[in-house]
Amino acid sequence: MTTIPHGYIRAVLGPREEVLDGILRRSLLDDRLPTIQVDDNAGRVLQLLTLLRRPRQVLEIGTLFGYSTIHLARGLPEGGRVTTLEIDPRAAEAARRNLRTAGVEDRVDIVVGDACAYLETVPPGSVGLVFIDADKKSYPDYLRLCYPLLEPGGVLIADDAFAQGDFTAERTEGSEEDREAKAIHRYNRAVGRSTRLFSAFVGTQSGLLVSVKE
Ligand SMILES: C[S@@+](CC[C@H](N)C(=O)[O-])C[C@H]1O[C@@H](n2cnc3c(N)ncnc32)[C@H](O)[C@@H]1O
Repeated sequence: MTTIPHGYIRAVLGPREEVLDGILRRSLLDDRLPTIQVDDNAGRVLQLLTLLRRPRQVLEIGTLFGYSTIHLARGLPEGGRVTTLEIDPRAAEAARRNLRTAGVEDRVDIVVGDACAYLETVPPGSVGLVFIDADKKSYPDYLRLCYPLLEPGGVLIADDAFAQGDFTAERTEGSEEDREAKAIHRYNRAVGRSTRLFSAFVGTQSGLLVSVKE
């Protein structure tokens, strides 16, 4: 598979904004949070899909330090909101600071705790766009819980859809990576089989699987 070099993306679409560069430096170098945020092009795809769908309510599962959240919030229409779910209070605190730095804190609610417990409290049909990017083994659960929350025409996006390039099942049976890859493939197949979702892969670094609810 051909992967597009970051340098080419930047040369064509422009360099990363200074404010985003500062947020990455502070979060990765000073806070030492893990480098598992979406890549810049995936961030652009999230912003683009939000701009196209114009959701009143976005739900994000897995905030980390808020890098993807910033892109989602930037794509919102007037009055739209992002609710983002994060289990790690330290990451949530960094996200709060970063959202402020990016000037989008007034459009975002951060909920600290386990995503599944929160998802069970959300009214059905009330969400215009869902972005799934938390623990991989829970992807099938996130699909089960999020599908009813989406309004008709709502958009469902999952990150890491390429399962770190693991398409061949050449991994140690029963390992952590094995269980994560299996859960992602289970999610991908369930979405792909659904007659109520229309889906396509988007070739970002980790792969997005984007679906629309009919
Ligand atoms: C890949 S990172 C999210 C990256 C972020 N979406 C971005 O691109 O900037 C996954 C995050 O999900 C969080 N997480 C893991 N399990 C969770 C759960 N059960 N509920 C809520 N958040 C969870 C982790 O703490 C981690 O910060």
